[in-house]
Amino acid sequence: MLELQNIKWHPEGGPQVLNGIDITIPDNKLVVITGPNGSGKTTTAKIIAGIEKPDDGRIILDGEDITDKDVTERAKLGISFAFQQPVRFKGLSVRDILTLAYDHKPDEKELGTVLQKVGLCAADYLDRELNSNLSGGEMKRIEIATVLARHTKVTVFDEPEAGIDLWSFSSLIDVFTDMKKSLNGTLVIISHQERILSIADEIIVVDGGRVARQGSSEQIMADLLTRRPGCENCDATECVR
Ligand SMILES: Nc1ncnc2c1ncn2[C@@H]1O[C@H](COP(=O)(O)OP(=O)(O)OP(=O)(O)O)[C@@H](O)[C@H]1O
Repeated sequence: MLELQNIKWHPEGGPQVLNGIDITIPDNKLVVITGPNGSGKTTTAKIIAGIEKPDDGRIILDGEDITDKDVTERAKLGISFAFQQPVRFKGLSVRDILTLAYDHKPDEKELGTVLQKVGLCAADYLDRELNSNLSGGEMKRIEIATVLARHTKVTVFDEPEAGIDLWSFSSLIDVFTDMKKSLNGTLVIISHQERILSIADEIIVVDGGRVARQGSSEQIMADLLTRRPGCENCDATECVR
């Protein structure tokens, strides 16, 4: 279980961005963090991965305080972060990046199976270079394949839908739905997309650097489709926000 307790953060010389984030992320669940633009979702993800250090508050993984651990130490503990725009590594092939992700030398069958899970054919992709010839959707799938190969405890995806066409988006949803069936760790997805929200076990709504709501997908979806975050206690008949 991953807990964020009263996390506060502001950039140097900038305004307060996180104002006391309290989140509990249970094991083996697909958790989606959503909320308005600029509400602090990516910053929260960076705090989980250790890319940013909180000014205040604690991060607890399976009972261990990991607040002071850096990105590398957290990666060793099984926390990984998939960027909004996957990083392209010129000179490395898909085979190289997947092989690096495993904790042993994978055979051809393993490599083929993991690519198949993300809808890519090994014969077409294993020896392709991770350069700009790969589309955004292909890069996203390869990145997800590396996450599957890594078997991490907590994986955070920042807006996996970003830059993806509708067709690829549909198959990405299938990939996440499949991953959910055999979850061996926790998936945290930051997203604005209704279809991703609808496959979540839990949804966390962040607004103004705080958690506005956390609950099951059914509980939160109904509310989100009718009200903006932060409007829960408002009785106005006309919305002015
Ligand atoms: N290093 C930084 N320096 C200055 N401001 C920052 C920095 N990092 C984040 N912010 C600001 O903090 C706020 C929250 O940013 P964040 O990226 O966490 O939002 P978000 O909820 O992920 O938004 P979006 O939905 O648009 O991706 C924004 O106003 C952003 O400009």
